[in-house]
Parts: sequence; C-alpha cells; structure tokens
Amino acid sequence: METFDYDDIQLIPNKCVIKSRKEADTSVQFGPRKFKIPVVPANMESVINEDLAVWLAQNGYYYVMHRFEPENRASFVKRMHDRNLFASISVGIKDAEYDFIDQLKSEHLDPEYITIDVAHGHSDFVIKMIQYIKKQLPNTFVTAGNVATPEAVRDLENAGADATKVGVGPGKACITKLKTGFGTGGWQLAALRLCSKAARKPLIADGGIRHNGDIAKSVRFGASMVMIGSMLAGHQESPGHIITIDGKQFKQYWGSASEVQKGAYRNVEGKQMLVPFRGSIKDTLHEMQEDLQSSISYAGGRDLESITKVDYVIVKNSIMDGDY
Ligand SMILES: NC(=O)C1=CN([C@@H]2O[C@H](COP(=O)(O)OP(=O)(O)OC[C@H]3O[C@@H](n4cnc5c(N)ncnc54)[C@H](OP(=O)(O)O)[C@@H]3O)[C@@H](O)[C@H]2O)C=CC1
Ligand SMILES: Nc1nc2c(ncn2[C@@H]2O[C@H](COP(=O)(O)O)[C@@H](O)[C@H]2O)c(=O)[nH]1
Repeated sequence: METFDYDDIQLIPNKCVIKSRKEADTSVQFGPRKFKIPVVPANMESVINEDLAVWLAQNGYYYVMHRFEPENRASFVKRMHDRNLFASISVGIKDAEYDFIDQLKSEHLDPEYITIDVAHGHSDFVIKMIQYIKKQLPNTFVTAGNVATPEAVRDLENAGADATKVGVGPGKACITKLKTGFGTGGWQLAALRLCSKAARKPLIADGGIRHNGDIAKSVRFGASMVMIGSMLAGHQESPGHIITIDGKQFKQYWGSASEVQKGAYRNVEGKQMLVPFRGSIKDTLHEMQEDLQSSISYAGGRDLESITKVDYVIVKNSIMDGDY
C-alpha cells in the first residue's frame, strides 16, 4: 500500500483560466446547506462553544457543536432555531444518547445535522446509533465517525450515514498511536485516498491539518469537508484561556480524550497543549478562503471540483516545518 501524508505531496499546477483569484468559488454543498469554504472547526470543547457556533452559522460556515455538555444540547438546538440558524450537534453511543434522540423527536427539535463522535467509529454500536437516528429523525443529516478504512466507510454508509469522518489518531492533541499502536497518524492523507475509493457519500477529513494548503490536498484526495482542531483553537473566540509566557500569547488546546476533558485518567488518548494566539478566527478563515482560491487557480479551474482532478507527486517530507 502506498502511504504518504500531507507534507509528502505536492499538487501539480494546470493552466489558469481565471483573471483574478477572486473569481474562484470555494463554496461547498454539504448536506442540506451550502457553505463558504470546506472547513469546519473540530467538535471539541477547546475549539467551539455556542457563541462561536452562532457566529459561524450567521456567516456562512459549517460548524459542529461538541457533545461535552450533554444536558445543554436540546436547548442549544432550540436556541439556534429561535435565531433562525441551523443546528448541528454531536452525540456519542452510550445508552443515554438514545433517550436524548427520543427527546429531540418528542420535542420536535430536529437538528439539521448530527455527528456521531466516537474514537473508533467502525463499530456495531455506531451502526446501531446511525440506524436509530435515521429512524427517529429521518430529515437530519447524519455524519458518523471516526474511521480509517474503506470497509468502515462502506459499513457506515450502508447503515444510513449521510457522511463519514475519516481520521483515527492524526490529531495534534492525539496520543492514540502511542497508547494503542493504531491509527492513521503519519499516513492520514493516504487513508483518506483509500476511503474515498469506497465512498459514495461525502467524506470529512479529520485531523492532521498543519498548513492552509493541506485543505486543498484533502479536497484532492476525496474530502468534501475538512475538520480542523489545533489550527483553529488559538483565536480570541476560542474557548481556551489565554496564557502569556515570556511576552508571547498562547491558548489552551486539549484533546477530547484527554484527562482534562474526561476529569479522570481512564482510557486517556489525548493531551493538553498550548497553541499560539492568532487573533480573530474571522481573519484566519478569510485567509483559508483566499489560499483555497489560489489553489483553485493553480488547479486550472473555477471551483473546488477542479482540485479533485489535478496530478500530484510524492516527495517525501518536501515541506519542512522551518518553512513557516
Ligand atoms: N479521531 C481520533 O483519532 C480520536 C478522537 N477521540 C475523541 O475523544 C472523544 C472521546 O472518545 P471516545 O473514547 O470514543 O468516547 P466515549 O467515552 O464516548 O466512548 C465511546 C463508547 O465506545 C466504547 N468503546 C469501545 N471500544 C472503544 C475504543 N477503542 N475507543 C473508544 N471507545 C470505545 C466506550 O466504552 P468504554 O469507554 O467502556 O471502552 C464507550 O461506550 C471523542 O470526542 C472522540 O472523537 C478520541 C480518540 C481518538
Ligand atoms: N486521538 C485523539 N484524537 C483527538 C482527541 N481530541 C480530538 N481528537 C481528534 O483530533 C482532531 C483535530 O485534529 P488537529 O490535528 O486538527 O488538531 C479532532 O477533530 C478529533 O478527531 C483526543 O483526545 N485524542
């Protein structure tokens, strides 16, 4: 099997057909809605909160609220709908989650999007949850994950998932590969490519994005949407506290399976770290859009579709950290 990751790939330019990068259309249809860019902040407590979810929904971006304040989720859906915004929430697979789905149904609080968010998504219990949500809330767009293989994509799609999230262990705050020996850490982009061969529905590439150009690479290898944690955790709108060390500002970023998140050292597969403070998320998302517009122009097209066709070369470790 050919393995490679983001830093090992360079996309090859085609003749440009647009006069200005401003003409390049970065929008993406994902489920029932169209979004400005194929980027979604990770559904982690250190990346998204309600204020940010509202801002993202109001400004044409996709978001997925995390599931770590379970008792707030029904009222969150209600508040989003009262504001005429779409609701996009996360669930797990424990027994109480079935009661929560029943509550949403009985209170007519159908969210537009639900993401089933567990570490090992290729599981009978994820399949059972997909089937339950689709039965109780048939109009909700269900994303299931996380997975690492084409077989998993097939199984979750066959169970009724509308999209699948790919990435086991490539995240910046992740220690899954060290603690368990498993995952797509170090070959996430190749895993995405393999999964895309099997997928008949959209894929979300989740984890391992370190540069804006990795978004275009994800699109090239089959992603409809790209989930980003560490690169979006360091903003003034991000939930973590600002910490100043030697005059430099940072924000806290912690894994959803970290001791900090779990409140106990049990099945820990994540860590807490500091990420550089980056100002407003508005500017970072705008820069991502501009860079993606450049990517589309290099691809020789006018929209994201053009990136999916470009040739590429594998140049192992061609991009050094020192370049940035
Ligand atoms: N994308 C990634 O690479 C990873 C992401 N995460 C994130 O961390 C958070 C916590 O995840 P998770 O541990 O799934 O949360 P949960 O505690 O919600 O676990 C999910 C359920 O699956 C069971 N389970 C069985 N085998 C596994 C397994 N190998 N890994 C995880 N659960 C298993 C758990 O039972 P029991 O606890 O009794 O085993 C539990 O009932 C999620 O937000 C997830 O996205 C975590 C690790 C990797
Ligand atoms: N193995 C773990 N993975 C985790 C944990 N918390 C979140 N995640 C995954 O990471 C991505 C974000 O990756 P990044 O490279 O952009 O920072 C996130 O969407 C989850 O899938 C964890 O504790 N352990």
